[in-house]
Amino acid sequence: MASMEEDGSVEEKDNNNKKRTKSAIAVAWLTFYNIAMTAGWLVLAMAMMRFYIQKGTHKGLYKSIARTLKFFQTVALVEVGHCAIGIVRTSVIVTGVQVCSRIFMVWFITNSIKQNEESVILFLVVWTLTEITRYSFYTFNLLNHLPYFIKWARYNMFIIMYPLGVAGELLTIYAALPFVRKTGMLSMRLPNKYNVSFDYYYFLIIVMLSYIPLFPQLFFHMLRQRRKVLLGEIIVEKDE
Ligand SMILES: CCCCCCCCCCCCC[C@@H](O)CC(=O)SCCNC(=O)CCNC(=O)[C@H](O)C(C)(C)COP(=O)(O)OP(=O)(O)OC[C@H]1O[C@@H](n2cnc3c(N)ncnc32)[C@H](O)[C@@H]1OP(=O)(O)O
Repeated sequence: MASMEEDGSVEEKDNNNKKRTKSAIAVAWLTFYNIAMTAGWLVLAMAMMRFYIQKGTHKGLYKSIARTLKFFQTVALVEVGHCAIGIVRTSVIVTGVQVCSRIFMVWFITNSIKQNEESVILFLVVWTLTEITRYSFYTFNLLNHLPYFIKWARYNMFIIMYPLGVAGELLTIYAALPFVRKTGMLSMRLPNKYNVSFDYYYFLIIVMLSYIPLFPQLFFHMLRQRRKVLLGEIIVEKDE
């Protein structure tokens, strides 16, 4: 998009004007969206800290913040739309996998376990720290006032946070397996009037296995972003 505007032929003037107007709206929307999401995850962080300080235990913590978490994590589906309409330069697939796996965790997995598992707290804390950093990075970046420590945190924290988050998620799905098998929840056994069979237990095992090919793609995507943003000068030298 930027390079087309730089080329700026006379014939494309009208189109470029339209693009500028559209991108001003896009920037306004993204700024609003990122501020709202930063605030949302900060609220979650404060609610978690308050709970822990008051009760002195993580038991009951997830239940106390579940609705807020579901709300903000589900709203993140909008980000797939951002990529699809091209207002952010990110892959729809990469964003889709990231967002959908989280939505799956909060809507389907955490209902199938005792939410007092330590692994739930692990992914919860990791997601919260990551999202506060990520959304504040986007916000300050859009406002052209990005403090270096936020940029640094955005492109370094994931090296630790991604594996920790994935560990928390996988351990939580694993913890859900016995309950899912015992109750047969969300499963359909034959015979039934639809003549369809679905075993949620095996579906969860497939989901766990799907982390093996999918997670490295997200992780390496972030490593590439890190090289581009933190070591940007190397990429410029290559292009030249
Ligand atoms: C139905 C069942 C499905 C089950 C599937 C199971 C398989 C799942 C395997 C995957 C496991 C994932 C586990 C995960 O949940 C664990 C964790 O998250 S743990 C915590 C650590 N996590 C992270 O650090 C998250 C890292 N990921 C991300 O940041 C993003 O989600 C990702 C899409 C992966 C990468 O982001 P992006 O490509 O956007 O990179 P950048 O941030 O560098 O941005 C690129 C450019 O886009 C602009 N941008 C993007 N979003 C915005 C926005 N909201 N506002 C403004 N601008 C935005 C950004 O500025 C960059 O622009 P430019 O290049 O111009 O500078």
